[in-house]
Amino acid sequence: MSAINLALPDKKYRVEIERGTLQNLGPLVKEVWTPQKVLLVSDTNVAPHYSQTVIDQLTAAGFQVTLATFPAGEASKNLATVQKLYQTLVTQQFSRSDGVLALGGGVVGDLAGFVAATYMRGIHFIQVPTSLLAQVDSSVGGKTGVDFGTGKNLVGAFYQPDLVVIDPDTLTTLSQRYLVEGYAEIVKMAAIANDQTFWPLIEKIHNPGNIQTEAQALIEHSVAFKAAVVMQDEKEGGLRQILNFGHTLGHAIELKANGQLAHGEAVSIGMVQLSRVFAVKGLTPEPVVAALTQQLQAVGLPINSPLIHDAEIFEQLKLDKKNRNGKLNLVYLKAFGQPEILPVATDKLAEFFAMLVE
Ligand SMILES: NC(=O)c1ccc[n+]([C@@H]2O[C@H](COP(=O)([O-])OP(=O)(O)OC[C@H]3O[C@@H](n4cnc5c(N)ncnc54)[C@H](O)[C@@H]3O)[C@@H](O)[C@H]2O)c1
Ligand SMILES: O=C(O)C(=O)C[C@@H](O)[C@H](O)[C@H](O)COP(=O)(O)O
Ligand SMILES: [Zn+2]
Repeated sequence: MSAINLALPDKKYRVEIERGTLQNLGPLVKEVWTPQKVLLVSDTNVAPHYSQTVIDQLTAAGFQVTLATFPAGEASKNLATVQKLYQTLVTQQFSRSDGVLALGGGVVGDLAGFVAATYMRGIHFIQVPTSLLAQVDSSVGGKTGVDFGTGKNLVGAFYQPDLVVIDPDTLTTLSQRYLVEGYAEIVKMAAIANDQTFWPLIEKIHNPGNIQTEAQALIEHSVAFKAAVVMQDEKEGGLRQILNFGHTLGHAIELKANGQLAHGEAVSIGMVQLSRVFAVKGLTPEPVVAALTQQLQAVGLPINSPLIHDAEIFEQLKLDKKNRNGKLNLVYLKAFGQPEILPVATDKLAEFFAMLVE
């Protein structure tokens, strides 16, 4: 078992990582919440596996639980779903002493977190992530939100949870595609982390089966690293932008793929294609690009897509949240463990990435 603590200017919370800990959820939640109403938010894939355990645990601990599920997938991550959840909260007369508990992947966590952040200007919130991506990345750090129009996570709020409970045993029901997708975010963190022990862990992964067997260590390393970054820069004023490595192109490709690419798959393509451009410019060493590519391909992650050649992608980049004063901050690797930021004028982006569309 391990616990990682986040101490932020306005909030402290714990991330519990332990196999089987879902069976002990009631007492864990009771440590941070007094018995109250809980809106348990999940999706149509996750709820059939785990919602009954969560309901039983919370009910035994004295909570009054209402389950709300929505269709699984990124297509649900929008204001229409948010509105349905607000309606449930209103109908059930939830107050500021009540809470929302997210049980699912990154879509459930981002969406339920946004509902908790905005209903009555903020009610209690707990994350119980069940996908690898959510366990290593999205459940920690307080980024919540939904997609809007043509933008990824365009509407959202920084809203930290009261507790994060990670049970790696839930990964046994996750499909291989989503296990591998979540691993892309782990590779991202290992590539940017100034931690001599992280990349060697990645080098032990040669196939998707290895991800499952090394899950506990991969989750612990990722959460510890992400927590450290978030504690230094909660609202992404500077340092936290490094967690967006690969996302500038990744988000644009993910949107263009219209549901055909999972977030982590798009980030994998984004990391490699951006690094190729930076290698040509002499800013990222070729061996770094080669090693990154090899580790991602080893588990079957995509590293390229015909969508990258679509010139419209540069329009999408203008909606990136790392855009400041007409310049887009691009995160690249000077070396493993040495992420750097290069601001590029948004009207020069097509020129900057010209080799991709050729
Ligand atoms: N807030 C953040 O910091 C942050 C970080 C990274 C990604 N994200 C967001 O997270 C989302 C991607 O997350 P994701 O990959 O978890 O997507 P997801 O929530 O859609 O989950 C992937 C699939 O796995 C299913 N699933 C999840 N857990 C399962 C389990 N234990 N057993 C069986 N099926 C299970 C889901 O129903 C879904 O079909 C994107 O919207 C992305 O933008 C947010
Ligand atoms: O926590 C962060 O900060 C991240 O950037 C983590 C990313 O993996 C994640 O996909 C995040 O939601 C992207 O943020 P956005 O601000 O570009 O929407
Ligand atoms: Zn991401």
